[in-house]
Amino acid sequence: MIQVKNLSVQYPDMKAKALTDISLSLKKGDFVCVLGKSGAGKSTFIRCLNGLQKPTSGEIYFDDQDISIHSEEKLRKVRRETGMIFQHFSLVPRLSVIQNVLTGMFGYRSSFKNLIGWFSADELAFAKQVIADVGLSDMTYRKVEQLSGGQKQRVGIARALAQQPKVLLGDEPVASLDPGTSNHIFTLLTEMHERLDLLTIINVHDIELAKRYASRILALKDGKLIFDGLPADFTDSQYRETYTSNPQTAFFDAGI
Ligand SMILES: Nc1ncnc2c1ncn2[C@@H]1O[C@H](COP(=O)(O)OP(=O)(O)OP(=O)(O)O)[C@@H](O)[C@H]1O
Repeated sequence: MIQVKNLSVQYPDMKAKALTDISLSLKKGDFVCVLGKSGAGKSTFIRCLNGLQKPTSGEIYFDDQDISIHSEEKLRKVRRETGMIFQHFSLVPRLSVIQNVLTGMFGYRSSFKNLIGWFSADELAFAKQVIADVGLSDMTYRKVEQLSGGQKQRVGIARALAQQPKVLLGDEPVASLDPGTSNHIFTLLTEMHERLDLLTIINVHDIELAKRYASRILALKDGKLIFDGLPADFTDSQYRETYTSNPQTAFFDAGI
């Protein structure tokens, strides 16, 4: 479904590459957790997959379409078919749950309908259905600013599902949540992943969550892919390698 070939990203004014020569295939049904310490390149990788970040070199194929060649038409299709959830939710706080969820459908509608905020009965029914799927039916008309962090992330997931995505991407979606709520969110993500037969790719810091929920783990270190395999094969020594600093950068990692 997604093929990444020799992907490298170098930001301007940065000596080292954020990603170096990453090659892999991601297929429908994979529930992938991407591990790596801060600055390892996890967000850059996720952003490349939905076309938010342009590769410096290499190619990314989404359903056999090369999206590293940034044509607006291709990117629109990829973004429509890729739901995204974020650490800080990226919702509109003063709008209601259903208003936020309806924005997930914007990619399928005309700009005029989006501008005037008109939705058909079928669209409203579908939005209510995905809100029910994430367990928030009784909060459908409540303002998002009145919700807890876990509830906000459920709205984030409902908005992503309203897109009817093929791929679900998460950039540290539980980093702001307590351990119990993080587990609930991952349980929900697993249910949606299975029910909708998605490709799910989630950046996460918590190795326990990755081992419990992922079918496949990727580990990045200094922009390089150092592990790609089953959670059971991600050993303590691989964990140490992923999270231990190189002697050259340890100084900075320690905040000195
Ligand atoms: N817009 C940018 N401009 C310049 N450098 C950037 C930019 N975004 C990220 N970087 C650099 O690229 C490297 C990888 O960053 P990235 O955000 O992908 O890492 P990460 O693993 O997601 O980190 P974290 O877990 O802290 O979010 C880091 O060295 C970072 O400083």
